[in-house]
Amino acid sequence: MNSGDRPPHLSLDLPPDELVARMEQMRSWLQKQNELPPAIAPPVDRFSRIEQQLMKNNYFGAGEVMMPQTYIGSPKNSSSVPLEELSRVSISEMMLRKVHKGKFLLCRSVAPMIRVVGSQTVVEDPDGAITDLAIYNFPTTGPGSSSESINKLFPIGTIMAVREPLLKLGTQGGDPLIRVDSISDIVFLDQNDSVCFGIKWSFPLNSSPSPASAEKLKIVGNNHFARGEWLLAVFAYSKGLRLDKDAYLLRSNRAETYLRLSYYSAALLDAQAVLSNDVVDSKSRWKAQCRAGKALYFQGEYAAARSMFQEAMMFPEDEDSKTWIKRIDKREEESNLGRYDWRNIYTESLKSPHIQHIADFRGPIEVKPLTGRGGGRGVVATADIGVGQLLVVEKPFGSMFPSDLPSGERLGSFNLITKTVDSTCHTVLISKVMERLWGNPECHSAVFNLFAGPEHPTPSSPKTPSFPDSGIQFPFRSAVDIDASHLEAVVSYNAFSPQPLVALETKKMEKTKSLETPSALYLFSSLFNHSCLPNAQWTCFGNIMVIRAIKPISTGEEIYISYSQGPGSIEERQKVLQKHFLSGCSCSLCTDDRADGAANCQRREDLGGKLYEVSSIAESRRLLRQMESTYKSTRSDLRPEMFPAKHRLAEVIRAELKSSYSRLPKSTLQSRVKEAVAFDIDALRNAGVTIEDQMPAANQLVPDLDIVMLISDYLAIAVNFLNLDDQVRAKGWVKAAELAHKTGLGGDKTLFKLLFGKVVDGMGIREFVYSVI
Ligand SMILES: C[S@@+](CC[C@H](N)C(=O)[O-])C[C@H]1O[C@@H](n2cnc3c(N)ncnc32)[C@H](O)[C@@H]1O
Repeated sequence: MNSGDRPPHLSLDLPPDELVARMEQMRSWLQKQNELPPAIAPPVDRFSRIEQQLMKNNYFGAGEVMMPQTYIGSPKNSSSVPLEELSRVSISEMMLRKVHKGKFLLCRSVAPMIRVVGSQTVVEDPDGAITDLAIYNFPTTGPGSSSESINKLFPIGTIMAVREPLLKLGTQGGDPLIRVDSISDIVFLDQNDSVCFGIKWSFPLNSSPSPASAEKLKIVGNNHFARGEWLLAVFAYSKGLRLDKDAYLLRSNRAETYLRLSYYSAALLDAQAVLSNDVVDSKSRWKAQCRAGKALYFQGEYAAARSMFQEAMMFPEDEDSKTWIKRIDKREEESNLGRYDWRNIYTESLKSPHIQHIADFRGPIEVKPLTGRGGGRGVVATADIGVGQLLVVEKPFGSMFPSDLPSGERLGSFNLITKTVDSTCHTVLISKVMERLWGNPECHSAVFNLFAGPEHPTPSSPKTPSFPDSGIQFPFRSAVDIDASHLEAVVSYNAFSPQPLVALETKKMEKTKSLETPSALYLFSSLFNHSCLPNAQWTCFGNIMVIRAIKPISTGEEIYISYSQGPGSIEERQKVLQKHFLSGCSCSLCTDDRADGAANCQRREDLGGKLYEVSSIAESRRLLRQMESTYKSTRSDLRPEMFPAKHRLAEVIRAELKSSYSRLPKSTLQSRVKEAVAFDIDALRNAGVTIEDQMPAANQLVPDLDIVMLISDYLAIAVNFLNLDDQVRAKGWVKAAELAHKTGLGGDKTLFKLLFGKVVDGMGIREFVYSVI
């Protein structure tokens, strides 16, 4: 590689504009590399390369701290041709920068696996030629996995076929390597597979042989299971089933292990296979009955799950089918009636964001083709919808939270599609989604039916694959072809950052903790289009998406959510819109901002950045006036940037009041308190709250603001009015808080107490608040 061939340098500390420019350069550099003609690969010395890998393994094994970098949206190839239709290619025949279409590489690992972002090893072909092999996105090899566990998955001697391999040099040079991004491109083989018939490996290999009976492999599997090594257990049971496909105990154990991995389709298939076997003993039949029931339950097939548990109850050994049936009753109530125990869901979400026991719900809405929308669809109302009405409750297809990452493990992830730096959670989410698809192949069509930008057309007749061979070949080969590049685009265009609902005091603590943001993919909620002034609002209880109407919506009307959650400043909104390739939003807020002119918007943004640099009332007032002057006088009250500005002025007034409290006469004190509260109220007016007589108008609509912050603001204003002996207005603001809670969170009083109990206590207004609501 000469210096002209070098990729542009990307690092996380570059200024934002420079970073975007470099990412664009990187994208074209990678594109150009892709277009270069194939070249002969430099030779690699077998012995020194293996030696080097062993040394690297010791080095990485010692826990060297590093921040690996990765690129989302770089060109990636994935095969969709069945192995049987491909012919074998040898390493010496392979060319650099070439996808070997119509070919597969038969290889086996000859060195330990090392994890960087993907897992890298050295493989040989039957002729004894070697090359590096890097496998990305393989389940259980991501952050938190140890090199020991990865090497148990890929022990030396693992025989694999790589479908339609691409040989390339890394962006930083080094030895040639085959890079596999889609787990469906790897097929695990053993010497008895037809592909290996007649194959002789040129070099002997010192690898430990696999146990040679199903019974022994069951014991290996059970040992892995006992240690919580689910995938290793699955591989051991599967090897046993290869030797004896009727070994139903292995299949039954594998069903349980698949449940632990959330591979529900695979679990169901195994449990059903056990049930259809006539020689199965009663206890195993009961277990299979329960396992099938659990798989169906987690797939949301509640009626079928109920029948499974009802049958399981007939067995003498039955323990907890009754509990499962009760759960099913609850889930059916949730999904049919939209009746949820929000307090309980909130409490569960505080223990772990990954909520297990909850059903999906859809209100009176449907997906319809809509012109002028990227992806061509949107969500519309099928009936008139009232304010606060529940529209969607949805479990994610995949989700990653900062708490799922081992401490200190972070990736520098450059997304070349959105030109943003992605959070580690967002990057790892891609592997999570791939894994979920691997174990639940029938979800392929739903995932790939999501909008993936102009480079990946939305399939018009998506296929619905499943395990074709009673799951005997899985997990050695995937039941579904997963296009890694398409999946990266799906996740980039559709993932949400689900900040879980928490009380104000926790929110304040978390703000100071981590910059890492969660990421999740929702298959239905992804179909909502954006508006900066939406008629629906999304909130997350842990990883559960909840969408409610915040305005009345008529039948046939499109329902929008705000991708940026809250109007925010024009710059904040534009950042989000750019990420979604929305060139110009047509909402009235964006139209008004455009009419103000770019220079005024920029000045407003700059002034807004100085809010916390000033600390005197006079300076704060000046800043406010300057910001006001950037809006056309004809604009409505909706001026989102004035919301933090006026709040800040109120804060400054209060701070000054505190310091001169003892010196001021009562009347001056009162007028200052009144002045501060007037600014707080005006701030809310500018955020979209309709104010009448210094109170939210009766039946006011709740603006699309962080609901916990909004309600806390209302309560704080109520305290101020109490201090001013104005019970009527204080009551008005508590009532408004109650209404906001009903609109945004459903109105459960016990949930209100959990979320705002400490705020209310801290303000000393407990009795007053609970006497009003
Ligand atoms: C998460 S998808 C929303 C669903 C999408 N319309 C579909 O058919 O799958 C996000 C994409 O929808 C399009 N989109 C969202 N809001 C839009 C709007 N207000 N106007 C036009 N296109 C919009 C953009 O192309 C955006 O990248």
